Amino acid sequence: MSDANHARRTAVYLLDQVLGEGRLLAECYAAGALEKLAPEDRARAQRLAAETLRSLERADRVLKKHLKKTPPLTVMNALRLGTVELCSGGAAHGVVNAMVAIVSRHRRHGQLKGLVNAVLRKVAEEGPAEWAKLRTPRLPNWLRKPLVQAWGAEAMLGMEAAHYAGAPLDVTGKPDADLSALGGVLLPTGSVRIAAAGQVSSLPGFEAGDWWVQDAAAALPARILNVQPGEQVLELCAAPGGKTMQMAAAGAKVTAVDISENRVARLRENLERTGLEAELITGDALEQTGQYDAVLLDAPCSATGTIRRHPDLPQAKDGSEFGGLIELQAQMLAHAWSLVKPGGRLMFCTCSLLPDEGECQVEEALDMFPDMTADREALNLPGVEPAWITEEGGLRLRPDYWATDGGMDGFYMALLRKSA
Ligand SMILES: C[S@@+](CC[C@H](N)C(=O)[O-])C[C@H]1O[C@@H](n2cnc3c(N)ncnc32)[C@H](O)[C@@H]1O
Repeated sequence: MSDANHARRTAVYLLDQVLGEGRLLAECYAAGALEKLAPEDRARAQRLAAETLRSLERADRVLKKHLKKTPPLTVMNALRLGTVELCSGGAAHGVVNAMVAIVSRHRRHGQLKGLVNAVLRKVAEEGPAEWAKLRTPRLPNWLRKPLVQAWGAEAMLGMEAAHYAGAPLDVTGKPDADLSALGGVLLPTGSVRIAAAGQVSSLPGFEAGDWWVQDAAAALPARILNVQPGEQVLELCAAPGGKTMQMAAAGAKVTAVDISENRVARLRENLERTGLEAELITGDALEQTGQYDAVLLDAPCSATGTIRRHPDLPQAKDGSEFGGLIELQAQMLAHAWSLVKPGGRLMFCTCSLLPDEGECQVEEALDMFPDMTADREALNLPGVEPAWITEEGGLRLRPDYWATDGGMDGFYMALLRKSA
């Protein structure tokens, strides 16, 4: 049976994990955080946690004047969640009572229920009018600084607006599938965009495997690589398989590698649902051998291009992983290049907004490998602005692009050709 307070309690737990332990929401879900909830409460807990993280700066501003000192984290998170609900149209009585009930059950901080009651009552009175006047939430400085340096202050504000707006649902269809029953909009790059999708698995064509969820930006690397029927293709870092399915659907013989057993299991499920075929390898990209017509490397990265859909990321992380990731990407790019046949091609991509994980990697690879050239022509696709093509010959996508049509994830990609 659905229980809104169970969903709220879980949302507070999720906020404690992200803001207190530095864990990503996906890690909490994989560890079973939603297991005891009814399906509709799962979706509700996820939505409440995501909305609160997206609006954290606003919630803290509204709460600041009602708090003499910051309460313990879990109480603060209950206040934040209550504030977000109250300021986005939640009924005062229901929200305040729910948050008081949640805090009163807490073993150590139950006595703070009076504070929660008093503060949220004030927020219910004054918060909603204040909310709309507050600025769009900004990224934390550890991430904002390098991004302002890379793209400028104005672009940063556009990206923050896109992060706050969240993402629509984009799907990629099999080449012969009729997706009209989805009621979405066909984007110029070929993806179908659905504004208010609801539960993905109940959408028409999901069970039949006619399509899969994939952001419009994430669908471009495989479109640009443009594999042909019968080509031998290697995908490194492939799970959960959006790009594998695109290439298998195009008729290529795809070998897909990923180091994570759980994620390979998801890739297998995705292939089964869509009836597509690929050879799957659970293993390290750096240990693969062979020679392929085409290689696609979707390297592990900061994932800073996906903040629209993962508002936990800037709050859980602090940038300390950047150095290791940048080094790993360089190693992977060099290794992937050794697996490309003479005359073949490599698609290098990352879902990052940091040039160190995109433009700089390709610039360095072009310097290092005399037989490598970046194919600019291949980037001329409908829906892709010529201004998005970079100096070294890659494609830079940002969440503030297509601003009035629902945006796109941040991504970088380059098609690298090997001389014959
Ligand atoms: C950006 S995700 C890949 C998304 C995927 N290409 C898609 O389109 O659905 C990066 C992946 O790299 C994998 N990974 C990380 N280190 C790896 C390694 N050393 N070898 C192979 N895969 C690795 C992760 O498990 C993760 O699934």
